[in-house]
Amino acid sequence: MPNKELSGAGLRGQSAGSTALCTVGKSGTGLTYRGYDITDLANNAQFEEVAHLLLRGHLPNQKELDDYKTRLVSLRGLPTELKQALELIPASAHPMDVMRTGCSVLGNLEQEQDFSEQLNATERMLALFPAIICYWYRFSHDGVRIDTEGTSEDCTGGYFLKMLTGKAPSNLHKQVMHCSLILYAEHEFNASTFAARVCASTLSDLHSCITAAIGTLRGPLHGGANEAAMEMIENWQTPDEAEQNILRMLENKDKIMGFGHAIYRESDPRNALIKRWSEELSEAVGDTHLYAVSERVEAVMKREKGLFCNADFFHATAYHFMDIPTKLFTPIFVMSRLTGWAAHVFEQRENNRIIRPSADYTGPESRDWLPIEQR
Ligand SMILES: CC(=O)SCCNC(=O)CCNC(=O)[C@H](O)C(C)(C)COP(=O)(O)OP(=O)(O)OC[C@H]1O[C@@H](n2cnc3c(N)ncnc32)[C@H](O)[C@@H]1OP(=O)(O)O
Ligand SMILES: O=C([O-])CC(=O)C(=O)O
Repeated sequence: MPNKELSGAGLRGQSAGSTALCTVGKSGTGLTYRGYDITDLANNAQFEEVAHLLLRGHLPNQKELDDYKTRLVSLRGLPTELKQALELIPASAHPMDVMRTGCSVLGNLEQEQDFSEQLNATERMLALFPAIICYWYRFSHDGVRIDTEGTSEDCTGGYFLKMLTGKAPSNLHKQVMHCSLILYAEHEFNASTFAARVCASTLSDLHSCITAAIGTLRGPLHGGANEAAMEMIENWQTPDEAEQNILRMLENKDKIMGFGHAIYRESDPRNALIKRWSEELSEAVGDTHLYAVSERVEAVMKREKGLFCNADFFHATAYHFMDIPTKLFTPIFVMSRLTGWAAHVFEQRENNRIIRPSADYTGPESRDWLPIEQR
């Protein structure tokens, strides 16, 4: 099925540039990163292999992967001034604002002086983003100053879980994190990536591009939907209760978070991949109702509106079953999507023209100037 054809609102259906990084919905439901199918990547790769693919252009061999992980581990030291800045942010702050500020402060301390530094600057962020959110979270919520270099977990997902809980993550949890981070890594000209590219097109610095992207991902119509989905389903104790509430919400014309997509028409290929892990985690934790509630919501949305789960819906329960606080869901998305954002910034810089569309004017015709005392 072809992509949605909609009128111009939201630039839908219009090409806003070209990319060699990713195809979304090219064959209706497909998703590829540099030609590799998302299902192959999510079922077989580690997240760091995909980061290498997106940022360095090819899947690494074993030695390259080992070296890459060693390099990222070596970059996990938080600058003292950044720790001080994070300690000033209250526990009541939104964690996405913490990510945005953390990225921005880093850009002040370690400025990208020249575009030749873009890969190094990105890999520093890749290593530091889990540290930024966990340092702030543990300090503001538990009063603990964590040592972000004190863990031997050599993968991004395991590293995040270890810093968050202080406990070594299980193999199951590490596998889920690899899959999740791979699914979230890249998605063509989505809103946050487009924001990063617009910023890059002015020849701004990398940290500004990523900060713009973080702010754009934060909203519930984009990355914030995984948190919003969790906040919705956790209210319901049974599938029947979920069904009644969804029907009521649809009648009120409410948006159901975690459903629908701007490009895909039939399904989001990432859903089946994360849903499988959500089910396995549900069994592992002895969940009595949340997975069943989610499945019922999925069925009702299909039946009533023909709408399908996007990448965010079953991420909510998958993260919840791993004891990740709901408000940290979208920052995990940031740790991953950084790779896609940065790869797009590199691509924009390679063949740049400032992004500046036109607008259809709908305001008043020209009016006569009135001196202030006559208004
Ligand atoms: C990782 C990601 O960012 S994935 C997206 C995460 N966001 C969400 O899950 C938020 C909920 N979903 C939505 O708001 C939308 O589906 C978006 C923002 C993802 C896409 O928006 P659009 O491209 O404008 O949606 P689309 O054109 O397909 O909408 C068609 C119709 O379905 C309705 N619809 C779409 N999604 C939903 C939903 N989740 N709940 C209820 N109705 C919906 C729209 O209101 C619209 O109805 P209308 O024609 O009566 O106005
Ligand atoms: O492509 C989009 O519009 C939103 C999305 O699914 C993503 O960014 O992963």
